Amino acid sequence: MRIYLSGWKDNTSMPKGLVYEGVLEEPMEYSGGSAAQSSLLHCFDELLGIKHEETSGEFLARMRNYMPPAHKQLIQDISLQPSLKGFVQQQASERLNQAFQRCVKKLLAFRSYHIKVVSRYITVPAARARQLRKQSRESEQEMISRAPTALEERGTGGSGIMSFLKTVRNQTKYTLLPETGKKELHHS
Ligand code: HEM
Repeated sequence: MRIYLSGWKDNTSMPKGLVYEGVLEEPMEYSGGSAAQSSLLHCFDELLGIKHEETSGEFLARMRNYMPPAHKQLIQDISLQPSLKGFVQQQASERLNQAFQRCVKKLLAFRSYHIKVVSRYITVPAARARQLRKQSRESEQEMISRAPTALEERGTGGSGIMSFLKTVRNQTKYTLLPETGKKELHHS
């Protein structure tokens, strides 16, 4: 099961990829399953105008090749529309600014919470497993699962999962509008 999660691209244990016998003689390289292949967050990013940093952006863009073609097309179509953020800023409406800010802040909150989940279920167990392997005798080492460490080391375009997720979260933050602190005036 683990191999389907880690995939056979950027995987040090399968550096050349995998030969699909009877299909092609050349080995193929494909990433494992990832929630980054889900189209929803890509749609939000394009709609809100979140610009990803180069390395994490490349990984996320590559993940679009694992989506149904119509989903990938929809994301592309959204990205080609005029900028929503630009429109919001042109209107100079405090209510509209606040609505845009709320959307970005919700996405930011999701990404921050997700980092905590990944830390709890991958980073912390991986560190614990590494520590146990260091302390144990050779015979016991085999018994200690390598699963969390393998998940932690999986390929996200060359960066570790935590730095990848934090970069993606920070780029989301940079999309927030500058806070004006002004309140909209209501005339009765
Ligand atoms: C125990 C639960 C989870 C773990 C351990 C986990 C782990 C990870 C990891 C390691 C990545 C980095 C990319 C990769 O290696 O594929 C990632 C990315 C991602 N995950 Fe999760 N994840 C969990 C739950 C979720 C849930 C519940 C969602 C959505 C509701 C989600 C959505 C995403 C998205 C959208 C990305 C791409 C990065 C981004 O756009 O922010 N994950 N996840």
